[in-house]
Amino acid sequence: MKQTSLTLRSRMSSFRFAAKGICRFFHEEANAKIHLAATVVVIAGIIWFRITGAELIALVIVTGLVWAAEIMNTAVEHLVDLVSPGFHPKAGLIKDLSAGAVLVLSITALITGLFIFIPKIIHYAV
Ligand SMILES: Nc1ncnc2c1ncn2[C@@H]1O[C@H](COP(=O)(O)OP(=O)(O)OP(=O)(O)O)[C@@H](O)[C@H]1O
Repeated sequence: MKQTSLTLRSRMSSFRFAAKGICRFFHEEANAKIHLAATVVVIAGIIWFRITGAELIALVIVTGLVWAAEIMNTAVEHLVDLVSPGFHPKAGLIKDLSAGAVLVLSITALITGLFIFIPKIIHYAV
């Protein structure tokens, strides 16, 4: 059985590998730019409307979940391409299910954002 190493050096290596994965994600995924733009808008809204407390926590959680889901979806796409380079209906289904999970979380994040920001925008505008 593989021994797990808990040295500081090995933990730092794990963080480096994870950071490398995130860098690859930014380089090759067009969706990363869309998520980045959406995140910048959310951060601007948080600062502008001075959002704190439970609303801030909700926005941080849904934003993080969308990022994590999109990175995991990219991993699934790579895994499918590795094990099934040719056309296979199951390969397509797995990719579509994975993309569906991202869509569900993105819609959840959008609805959360609308619930938080719309009343503040209306209050600010009138
Ligand atoms: N090996 C395959 N066999 C069958 N269908 C596939 C296969 N690879 C992809 N597909 C189908 O083509 C669609 C697009 O696949 P692709 O790998 O380009 O994903 P994508 O959603 O366009 O990726 P991205 O999020 O990077 O734009 C998939 O959702 C799936 O329905």
